[in-house]
Amino acid sequence: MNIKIFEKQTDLDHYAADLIVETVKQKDRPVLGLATGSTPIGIYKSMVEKYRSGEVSFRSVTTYNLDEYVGLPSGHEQTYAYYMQDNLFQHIDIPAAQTFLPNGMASDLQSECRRYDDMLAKQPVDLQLLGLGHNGHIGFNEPSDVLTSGTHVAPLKESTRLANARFFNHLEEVPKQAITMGVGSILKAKTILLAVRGADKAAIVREALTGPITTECPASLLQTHANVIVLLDQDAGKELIANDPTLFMAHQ
Ligand SMILES: N[C@@H]1[C@@H](O)[C@H](O)[C@@H](COP(=O)(O)O)O[C@@H]1O
Repeated sequence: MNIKIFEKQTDLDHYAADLIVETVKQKDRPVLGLATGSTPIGIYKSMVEKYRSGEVSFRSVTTYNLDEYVGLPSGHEQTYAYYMQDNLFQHIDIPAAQTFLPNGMASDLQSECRRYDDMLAKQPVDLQLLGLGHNGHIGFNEPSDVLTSGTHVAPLKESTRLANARFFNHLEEVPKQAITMGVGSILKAKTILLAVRGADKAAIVREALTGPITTECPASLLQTHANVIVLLDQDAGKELIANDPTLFMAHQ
């Protein structure tokens, strides 16, 4: 696992965007796995800046998002489809037909999950961007006795609904389910880029990266992947730095 800890958030954003742009430039038909939440916003902003400066085109890129809430109507501001338009897709030259998210309004959610897995099997992800939930979830794979490998409908933990309630008017509006790529699907990506910020994630970062590999901390399964790059700000990395000060790499 390649862990980098950044002094400034913007340095983390630029570093992540550089890695993504490098992947886009290297491949003929690059496939990116994308994430939502507050953490990737700066990374998407930096990707947009690189596109505007002429450094990169996203015309040949296909994207698959990790997850989507179940039951939020199309156009709802808290759907991940809306988030992706708002933060990335509408600002770059990626064709709409090459951007995929699970459809949380599908009448048959099980067949929607199968459809998504079939598409992912045909277009394996080159680089998967990931955030980390406070309880160690990735995508919406919540801690549990068992984890599901493929795309599935996942009940959301109350703690996750509470964490995400900040984006809604009331907690009751936060969906109770989501469609998410499974941990198995996530681990199939050739490269995984895990980005985490904030002191409130320092303990779970340490647990996920250096603790036991357990379904009770889904992100700990990333330890089994051969090509994971972890980008942390100083706060999220502080418990790791305490053990190994050489991890700190300031980009001035
Ligand atoms: N499903 C998403 C995750 O993919 C994301 O990683 C997590 C952390 O989000 P944030 O970056 O806002 O802390 O939130 C949500 O639950």
